[in-house]
Amino acid sequence: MQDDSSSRKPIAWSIAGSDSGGGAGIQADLLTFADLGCHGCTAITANTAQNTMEVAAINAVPVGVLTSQLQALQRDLFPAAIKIGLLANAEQVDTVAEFLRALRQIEKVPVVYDPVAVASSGAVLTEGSTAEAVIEKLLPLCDLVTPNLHELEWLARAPVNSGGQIADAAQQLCGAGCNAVLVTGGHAELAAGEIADFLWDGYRGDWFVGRKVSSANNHGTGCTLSSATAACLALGYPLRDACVVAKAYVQRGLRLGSDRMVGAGAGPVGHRGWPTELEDFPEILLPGEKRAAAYDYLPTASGSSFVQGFAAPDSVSLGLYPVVDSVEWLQKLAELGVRTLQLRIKNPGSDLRQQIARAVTVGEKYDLRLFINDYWQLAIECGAYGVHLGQEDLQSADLDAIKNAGLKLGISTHGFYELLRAYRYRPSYLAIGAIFATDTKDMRDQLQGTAKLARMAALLPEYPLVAIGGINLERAPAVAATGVGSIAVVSAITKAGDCAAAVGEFKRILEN
Ligand SMILES: Cc1ncc(COP(=O)(O)OP(=O)(O)O)c(N)n1
Ligand SMILES: Cc1nc(C(=O)O)sc1CCOP(=O)(O)O
Ligand SMILES: [Mg+2]
Repeated sequence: MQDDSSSRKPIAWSIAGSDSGGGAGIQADLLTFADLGCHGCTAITANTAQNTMEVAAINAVPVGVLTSQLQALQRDLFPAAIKIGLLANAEQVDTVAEFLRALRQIEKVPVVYDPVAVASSGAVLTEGSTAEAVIEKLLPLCDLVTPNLHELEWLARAPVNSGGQIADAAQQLCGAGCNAVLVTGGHAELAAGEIADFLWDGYRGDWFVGRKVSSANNHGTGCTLSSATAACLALGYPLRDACVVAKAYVQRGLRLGSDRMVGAGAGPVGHRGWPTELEDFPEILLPGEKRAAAYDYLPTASGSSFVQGFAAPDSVSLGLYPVVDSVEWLQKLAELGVRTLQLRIKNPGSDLRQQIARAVTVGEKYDLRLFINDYWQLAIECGAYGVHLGQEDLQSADLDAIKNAGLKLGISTHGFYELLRAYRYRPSYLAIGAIFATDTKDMRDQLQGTAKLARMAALLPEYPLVAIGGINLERAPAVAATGVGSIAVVSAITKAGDCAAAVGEFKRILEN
């Protein structure tokens, strides 16, 4: 992925207004792009006259001036993602929409639109007919739209007062043609002390819940959130990962920038570098937990109840973790001194229960940390050490039963969003994959790379983390350097010419 393999910075464009006060618009976007590792380019739509107290003038640029900026950028600095902010009138909306339509025929560049229409101060920033032009011409070209509550009402043409109404209005906007909507919750506090954003991606809704930070320096949070999302998309992150990292970036800016006074009014949100601390990342609300009621976020009929806190393994570092498909492999690897192992049978025969029971016996004999993949009921019945579940399994497995039986639980994750979501359950370990391409399983759309793995691992330095996917002896040192305490492998062990030598070398790398 871009984030790992290229030394060139991805290019992100901001098509937005200049804020002479330096807190929002183009100025906030450029600081954000730079902080998150992108080269920022700009096409200015308006030269606003602002300070921390007021919006004195908008000063829209003529569409010819806007077009010449866009064309110059297209000729030499083709974008990996585009953020759009203030469009001052319907003519500008038409111009940008027409330009994007042509650009996206060359390459489908992700577009994030922050529908800046009303400043936090209440100042109206666009001319009257802009909303119609946006809905008809621009939304169908957007991958993500990031309204705050006022802007959601402006576009949905309806008052929005509750979690349910936010979800309905977001779906309505998606119906107008954009791929996804992230409603920012800075203007509402649906649960005391919490500021939550709602993401609708056309299929599924998610609440990202952050702690409320009381800060006078909150000017530019909407611009910063949308440009941070665009930056993460430019880095190659999938939408949900981009949204949670962007929210964490804003949260960090609010937290660390809260005491730096600039001007006499609302000062700019801080731009304080890549979010490295878990406290800035949102909690992913899970259906079935009590607090979800405040957001009208109801459990699905098939969903299991929310359970947290699974038994901790005896070490944060689980070491070399081969994933194998037979009891014979377990026995062989146990004899070579491997302590963490998984039985992963993908084509079970009629003797599945017997195999799991035999595996458990081997596990007890060698004092293994032995995880059974998928078959959590049989794992409980056979008294296994632990089970490993994928994201989809979390909807159907009886987590209560697994916890009450005292089994350890490992959960697969693929990116920031899934990591944060799985962490809510406080499982025994969290697996992160696929780090590299692999022939063992089709993970093409979920490759993380070591740079992103390191950023995820930094959030949970004291937690048992396992890296998996395409890891071999050559790549293992770079994976171990990210701070994960365990490396899970299939083919690097099962297809090794000399299995004992491979085990020894992996152990040496991990112990170093
Ligand atoms: C350690 C570890 N990490 C991830 C996986 C993948 O599990 P899952 O997502 O359940 O997919 P399948 O293995 O069932 O194909 C794993 N098995 N082990
Ligand atoms: C089973 C599996 N799960 C993955 C995930 O990312 O969840 S990657 C993977 C395959 C790991 O095999 P190998 O070591 O041969 O690449
Ligand atoms: Mg599985």
